[in-house]
Amino acid sequence: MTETAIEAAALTRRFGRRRTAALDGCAFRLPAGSVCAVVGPNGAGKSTLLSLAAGLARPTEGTITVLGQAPAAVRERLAYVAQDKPLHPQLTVADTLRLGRELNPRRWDDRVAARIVAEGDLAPDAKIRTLSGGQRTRVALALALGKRPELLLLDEPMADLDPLARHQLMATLMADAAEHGTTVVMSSHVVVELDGACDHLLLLGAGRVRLAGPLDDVLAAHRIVTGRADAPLDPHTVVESRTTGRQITALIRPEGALGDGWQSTAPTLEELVLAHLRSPEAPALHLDDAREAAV
Ligand SMILES: Nc1ncnc2c1ncn2[C@@H]1O[C@H](COP(=O)(O)OP(=O)(O)OP(=O)(O)O)[C@@H](O)[C@H]1O
Repeated sequence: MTETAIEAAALTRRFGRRRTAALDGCAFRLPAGSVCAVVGPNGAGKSTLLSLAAGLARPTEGTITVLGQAPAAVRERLAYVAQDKPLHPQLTVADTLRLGRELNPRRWDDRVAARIVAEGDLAPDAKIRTLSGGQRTRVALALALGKRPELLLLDEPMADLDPLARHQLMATLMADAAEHGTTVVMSSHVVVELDGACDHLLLLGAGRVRLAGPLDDVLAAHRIVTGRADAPLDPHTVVESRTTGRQITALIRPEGALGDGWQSTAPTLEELVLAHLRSPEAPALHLDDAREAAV
């Protein structure tokens, strides 16, 4: 297995006649075996990044390497579940899994695919077109995990699942990934569902990397501080601040010790992400060895 699951340098993807950049000079490195959350506002470039990693689109500029090679060369070793989860509507659930087995004869794991379908009480003879959105998601995930990929790319996989199914499928997914050392890259808008599941964070905004690195390191680089509104926050980097009366509360990246009079707590993942979403101009932070390439 390769040490680095995904490496991007100056990765840019443009669309349309105006050549608008959906991704613009992105650099990051994701170690193999990580479970990476890809977060960011609508239009940030998350789906574009996942489709480039899956080898379904090519960079306009820059490079992306997956499992040490060009994405198209390692398609067999990765699985990608797109946001709209395309499946053959006329096939049954059982036919779909059979097709998965036939298309991946050397890698297919019937046990995990059958388990994911069974946990959703899906009738094997039900046609895909008769399934609900959440049930289709389950079949798409069964196909993806059945392929026994080294890299699993999931674009908002849990969006149409009910909370119980979400919880249960996440648990199955994470246990399976841990057992097999699978690298998982998962985009989501529901940050709480990523908390506790992910150990790496990639936050995109307007096509650029805003935060990248091991989740613990990224969290540890930030503090929520509260103090008097007139107290200076220099030389710390202020990501977001809010003043209420005489008090200020800020998410900062401390540069050295905090002065007297500040109360400070560690942010949760949700607090960290929300502060960055509210402050799109906050400076980027790379803690994933991809710094030079990002400049
Ligand atoms: N095929 C395409 N043609 C033209 N523009 C595109 C295409 N795909 C994406 N874009 C544009 O690229 C930008 C990033 O889109 P992308 O789907 O990657 O964002 P996202 O972060 O996944 O958004 P969301 O959270 O809404 O799913 C958007 O401005 C979008 O309009």
